[in-house]
Amino acid sequence: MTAKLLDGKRIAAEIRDEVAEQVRQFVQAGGPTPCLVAVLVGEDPASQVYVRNKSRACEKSGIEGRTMRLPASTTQDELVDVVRGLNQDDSVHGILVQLPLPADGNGGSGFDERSILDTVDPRKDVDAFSPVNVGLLMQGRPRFLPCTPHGIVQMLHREKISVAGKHVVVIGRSDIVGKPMAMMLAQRDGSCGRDVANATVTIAHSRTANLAQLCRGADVLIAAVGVPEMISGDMVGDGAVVIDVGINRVEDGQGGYKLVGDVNFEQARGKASAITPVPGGVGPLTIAMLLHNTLLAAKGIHAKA
Ligand SMILES: NC(=O)C1=CN([C@@H]2O[C@H](COP(=O)(O)OP(=O)(O)OC[C@H]3O[C@@H](n4cnc5c(N)ncnc54)[C@H](OP(=O)(O)O)[C@@H]3O)[C@@H](O)[C@H]2O)C=CC1
Ligand SMILES: Nc1nc(=O)c2c([nH]1)NC[C@@H]1CN(c3ccc(C(=O)N[C@@H](CCC(=O)O)C(=O)O)cc3)C=[N+]21
Repeated sequence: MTAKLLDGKRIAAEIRDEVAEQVRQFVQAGGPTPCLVAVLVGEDPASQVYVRNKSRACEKSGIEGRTMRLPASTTQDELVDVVRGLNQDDSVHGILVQLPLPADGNGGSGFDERSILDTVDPRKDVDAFSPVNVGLLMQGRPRFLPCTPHGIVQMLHREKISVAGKHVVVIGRSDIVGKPMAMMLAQRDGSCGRDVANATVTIAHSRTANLAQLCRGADVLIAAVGVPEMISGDMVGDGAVVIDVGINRVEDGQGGYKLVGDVNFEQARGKASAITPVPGGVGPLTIAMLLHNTLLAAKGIHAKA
């Protein structure tokens, strides 16, 4: 079998167009232009790419995208003050603190990431990383959905791939991807109804025994590991749906770099029924859902003002 290619780039463009139309209507009805501020500390090359893609996508959707660049020498207290300032700025609707924060930041001792993320006003928390938004998601009444898992849910929905009653294996248990992904697909009623919910979910991680065997039994395999091409063809069951969240920069053998996922694409596509490429899969969807959340934030704040 050769797998169907799940075109994240195309679906993301579709979602961006929908958001753009909703932004237009919101502004026409007297709402403020939605504004997203990305806080970028230090010079991490991958973070630069991400933030650049984000600001380009904002522009296309009629959202104001600002990037606040701070040096790695910024201190913890300074960064907390920056976030507090954005919380209080009425022209800002969404705040995103780009991760990872530089390990040598805060005068060399590193940042306390958690306390910075905890400072973000939950109403402006378009990443859905704050404890309030994580809690609301756990309880099945989310305000913001985390962008990467939500992008995957949108992709499954729009490709008419039901996970109800199926065995989903999520590899990775990070707060950004793995944990919320597992939770969303296991909900009784998801953001796209009962079809992209009601899965039987297994969460795998670095201490999981017999990972290959577990993966082979998955109807839907979602890899969010950060290890280049670690999911080989023999870890994919016949006809499985494979979602590759990994974004890994590896040497291309010609002195440059290329992006690869956590899945060995060439091997897996021979076994799967559908598969996401890297690049052009989950990444663009993450950004589309960030725009969606920024509009939601602007609507929420505007309605309460
Ligand atoms: N496409 C997109 O939009 C996005 C892509 N990403 C990408 O997704 C990947 C994962 O990101 P993130 O969740 O933040 O990563 P983290 O490093 O926070 O989490 C990785 C998870 O994978 C597990 N893991 C690591 N090695 C293995 C292994 N050999 N076998 C099984 N499990 C393993 C870890 O286990 P343990 O908990 O035991 O350490 C951990 O739970 C990265 O490549 C990242 O760049 C991330 C965000 C968005
Ligand atoms: N506060 C915060 N929120 C995040 O959502 C967040 C973060 N920090 N830190 C890093 C991860 C990673 N992430 C990506 C999103 C899009 C692409 C993306 O657009 N990828 C393109 C390729 C980009 C390229 O060409 O390099 C693609 O896959 O086609 C990649 C990675 C968001 N993250």
